[in-house]
Amino acid sequence: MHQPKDLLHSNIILVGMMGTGKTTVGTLLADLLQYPLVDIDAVIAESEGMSVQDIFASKGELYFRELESQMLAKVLEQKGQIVSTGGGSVLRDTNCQLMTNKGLVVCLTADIDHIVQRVGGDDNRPLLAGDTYERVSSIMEQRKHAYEFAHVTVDTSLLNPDEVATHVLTRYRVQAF
Ligand SMILES: Nc1ncnc2c1ncn2[C@@H]1O[C@H](COP(=O)(O)OP(=O)(O)O)[C@@H](O)[C@H]1O
Ligand SMILES: O=C(O)C1=C[C@@H](OP(=O)(O)O)[C@@H](O)[C@H](O)C1
Ligand SMILES: [Mg+2]
Repeated sequence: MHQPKDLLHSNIILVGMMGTGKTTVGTLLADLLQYPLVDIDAVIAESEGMSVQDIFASKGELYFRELESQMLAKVLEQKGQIVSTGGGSVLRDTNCQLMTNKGLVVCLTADIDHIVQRVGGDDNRPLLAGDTYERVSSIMEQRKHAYEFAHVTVDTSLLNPDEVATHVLTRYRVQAF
């Protein structure tokens, strides 16, 4: 599997299903490593002047996916960052190839009950509108192989965010040195 040569000065890129903690853990990792944090959803929302939810509602998913690919490519021109992606960034092979070339790709996972518990009641995820359990289950099934390209996988089900960040950091150091 391809990995950047100078991993130590490269990016840590978090991928994974919605609710696995990419945004939360990204913030903690950025603090621990004193690296800048880039959350692709936040960058998109800022550039469009509206929430991800509103972009989906007013412009559609395809428009969002185009922006997501563009922002990812732009952000990954830089090194030394923690990059939290949105869970659907892996739906395009070109995005996955780019990520594997530009950093250590860490996939966060969690079992369905923990994901539903974490995202239930949060209406900021347009793809989860309706019966949350059914929606998460269906999307997990659709994407069951989509995250396999990651260099490292961390199951967050039984860990708190600090413990997840520590695990990721340990794996990063093992790979980088
Ligand atoms: N390891 C964890 N244990 C418990 N709750 C978590 C954990 N990681 C994240 N959360 C909570 O789950 C919700 C979704 O987390 P978030 O970081 O937005 O996930 P993502 O960016 O992967 O969709 C937030 O309310 C967050 O506080
Ligand atoms: O999995 C997805 O398709 C999506 C995940 C979301 O980000 P999080 O994974 O950070 O929730 C956000 O990009 C959008 O709602 C679509
Ligand atoms: Mg997020």
